Amino acid sequence: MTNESHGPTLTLQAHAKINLSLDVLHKRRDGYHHLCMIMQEISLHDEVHLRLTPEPGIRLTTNAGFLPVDQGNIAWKAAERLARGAGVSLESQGVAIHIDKQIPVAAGLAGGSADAAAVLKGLNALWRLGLSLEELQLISLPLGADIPYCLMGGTALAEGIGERLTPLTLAKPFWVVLVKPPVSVSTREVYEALKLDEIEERPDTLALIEALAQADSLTMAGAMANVLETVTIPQVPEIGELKRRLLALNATASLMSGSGPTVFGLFKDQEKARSAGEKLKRLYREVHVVHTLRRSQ
Ligand SMILES: C[C@@](CO)(OP(=O)(O)O)[C@H](O)COP(=O)(O)OP(=O)(O)OC[C@H]1O[C@@H](n2ccc(N)nc2=O)[C@H](O)[C@@H]1O
Ligand SMILES: Nc1ncnc2c1ncn2[C@@H]1O[C@H](COP(=O)(O)OP(=O)(O)O)[C@@H](O)[C@H]1O
Repeated sequence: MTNESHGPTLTLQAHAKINLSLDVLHKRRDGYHHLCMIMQEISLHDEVHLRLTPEPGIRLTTNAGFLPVDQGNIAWKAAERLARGAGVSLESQGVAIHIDKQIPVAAGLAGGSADAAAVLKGLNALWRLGLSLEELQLISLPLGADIPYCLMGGTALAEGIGERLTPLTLAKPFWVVLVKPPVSVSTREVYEALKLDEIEERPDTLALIEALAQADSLTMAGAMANVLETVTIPQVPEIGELKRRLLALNATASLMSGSGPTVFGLFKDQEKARSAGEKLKRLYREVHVVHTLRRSQ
């Protein structure tokens, strides 16, 4: 899209993710953890507006007043890293980024990573760089372990620290009720507090992959688990209560997403999801009724 008076513009949807499973296999020497997890793109999204400007540098604005609008914003870092990696000078031209934030922040939904992925995709197009998905994923990894997945989307198995990705089949979509309790958790602190030798319940990743492909929701529900709950539930018992509440409201399965604190319930039926969402809205401020998405490219 081109707007003569303001320079070329592009608007992208930056979708959140949930983790249908999350297993931590071991801690690496660099402090990062080797993972095996199933990621699922959902319809909840931020809008990322990009505009090339004659003024030099990166300018970032957002409707979320508490987010950084400088190098502290992961979307800002993504633009700078791509420019440096691709040899685009930000001294003779610039880019304006506006983030319309809808995804709860620091919630285990990868909102920041989704914004960064949208900036990389959008500037790859606006700057006509012609970089492949794999090249963008390589550039993105040092900025955040979830960004390579966010660039890809859909349903995927993520291994390594999140960068080894295999697309998976989700035979039937789900309605997803998200509830973010009003607490903050730091991803780094959750990983640091994890005691690998004390984990009793792990996901059955292979059974889950098969169940997702066969739309076998009974096997699916039994195979799902997130080992990071062993850290967060003792700290925030509300997370465990919310899981039980969602199951009592007819969810097929319920889990904490990522490092939390957001809890989601999967529903086959839209009406049941809506009704559960309405009941939970009486108790929680941040409730979203959304659905799973297939990979778009
Ligand atoms: C837990 C997960 C699950 O999808 O998501 P979120 O809850 O953040 O959405 C991810 O592993 C989070 O990915 P992301 O949030 O991109 O992580 P980064 O910014 O790269 O790292 C934040 C911190 O988490 C820890 N970290 C992250 C990834 C990993 N495989 N091992 C780790 O130990 C490191 O201490 C790091 O300093
Ligand atoms: N564009 C952005 N959107 C959200 N958070 C951001 C962004 N840029 C930087 N951050 C910072 O990154 C941290 C993690 O944010 P987020 O990606 O929403 O959480 P999570 O890693 O739990 O999915 C927050 O503390 C926030 O201040």
